[in-house]
Amino acid sequence: MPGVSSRTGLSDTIAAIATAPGSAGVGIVRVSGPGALAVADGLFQGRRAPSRTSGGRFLFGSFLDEAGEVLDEGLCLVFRGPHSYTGEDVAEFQTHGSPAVLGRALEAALRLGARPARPGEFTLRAYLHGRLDLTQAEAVLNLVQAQTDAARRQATLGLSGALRERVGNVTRQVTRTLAALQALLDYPEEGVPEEDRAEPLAQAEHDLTELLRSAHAGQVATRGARLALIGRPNAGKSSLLNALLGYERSIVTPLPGTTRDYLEAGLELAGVPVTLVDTAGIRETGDQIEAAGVRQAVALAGAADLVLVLEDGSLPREDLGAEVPPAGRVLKVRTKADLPAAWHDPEAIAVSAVTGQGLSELRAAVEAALLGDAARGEAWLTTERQADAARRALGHIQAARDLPDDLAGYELEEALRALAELTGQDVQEDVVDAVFRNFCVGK
Ligand SMILES: Nc1nc2c(c(=O)[nH]1)N(C=O)[C@@H](CNc1ccc(C(=O)N[C@@H](CCC(=O)O)C(=O)O)cc1)CN2
Ligand SMILES: Nc1nc2c(ncn2[C@@H]2O[C@H](COP(=O)(O)OP(=O)(O)OP(=O)(O)O)[C@@H](O)[C@H]2O)c(=O)[nH]1
Ligand SMILES: [Mg+2]
Repeated sequence: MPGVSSRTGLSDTIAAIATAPGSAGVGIVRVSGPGALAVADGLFQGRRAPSRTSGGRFLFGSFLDEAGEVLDEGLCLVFRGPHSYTGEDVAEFQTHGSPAVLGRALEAALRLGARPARPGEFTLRAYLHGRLDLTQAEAVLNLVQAQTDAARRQATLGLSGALRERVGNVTRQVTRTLAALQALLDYPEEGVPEEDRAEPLAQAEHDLTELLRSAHAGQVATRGARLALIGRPNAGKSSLLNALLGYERSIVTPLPGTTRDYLEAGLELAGVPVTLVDTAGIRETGDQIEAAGVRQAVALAGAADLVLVLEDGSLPREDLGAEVPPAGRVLKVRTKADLPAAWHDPEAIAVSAVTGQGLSELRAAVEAALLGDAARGEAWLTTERQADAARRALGHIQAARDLPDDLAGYELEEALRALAELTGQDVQEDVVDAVFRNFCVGK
């Protein structure tokens, strides 16, 4: 079991509203910890006292405040540790979903001895009780925040333990190599066969490389991507943005320099939440406002996950006159493909905002650039924390490969440490705190 942090002692009973703020059909107050069933007995009155009910049951009855006034009627769910989400005794109160009812029910739970839960504290407890590893806890966070199907799919996979398993396979191979090296040190005359030393290590390196290939896609699928459209004035940036969106979001005129301030619009592409950013046309200008817009355009391109560099296909090509981001983050686009082409470039995708020509090709190219060749259907690395630990593990494995047997062991132990950090088996308290800080209260 991971070390229990002093600030997050497990002897408290915690309570929070688990459902979103605002009115809804049903709302939930959740209580977890050693006193959860006592809180339930004080707050809920039904045919039977919650503390006298076996786990996995629900009761119908009334919620009462300390004066005995009925706050609402609803359900009380009883879970007995370790058979609950957190692994502790849990009571859930399912009320009518009004902020007034939920507020009073929470207040009553606090009066009965619970304290307000911190962000992510229910899931933190599930982790501390070994019911989830850190990759699964991060998947819960991603699942709660998922806005698109790609995000949901990755989070569900992670929650199922699929990522933990991929990491576990690597750990097993490294452990096997380490055991072989140990045997060699203990019985040097026997020697270690290749299949015990080099092969598992090569397999670990291969699996980890494959896993790291998914890191970009995993983060893009989870938190979305920013896509900046840049180019010279009149290149057709605003028109293309509108065409991709399917509505007139950005002003289009025949005058160069129409877009000055940047604007953003969201859409979903291959299940990925994408923010399109329209920018001012890049050119030398004496107009202070426009010049500020141009500087902004260059900065926005620098900060985007992917940049579409648009060039008017009906006019002779001219240099953009600005720093373009590195090739891996750029797609070249030849616009106005409905007009006679003034130039050709096999690398540029030809599109027309007027006829819609080339738009599906462009979408496919964007999808490929964002998700790359990460294996579909597999669990991906979805956070920078995970990617960082995986990178360090790979570095140590690669270092071990090229070292003599007696020195390789140290690197492999470091690799195991990084892998244990990835899954949260061996991790600093501040790293755990950072993961759970991002949760909402009630999760
Ligand atoms: N009302 C409600 N809905 C919810 C949750 C919840 O806590 N409450 N969840 C949470 O946020 C998610 C479900 N996660 C859960 C995971 C495990 C257990 C649980 O009690 N597991 C026990 C018993 C299993 C069984 O009866 O078969 C166990 O694993 O031992 C409950 C919820 C989504 N929906
Ligand atoms: N024929 C044709 N004209 C287009 C196409 N796309 C844009 N245009 C025209 O090109 C002109 C400029 O289009 P915009 O979309 O405003 O260009 P922009 O790059 O946003 O320009 P600035 O905001 O000034 O930087 C307008 O007159 C559009 O109608 C296209 O695909 N085909
Ligand atoms: Mg524009």
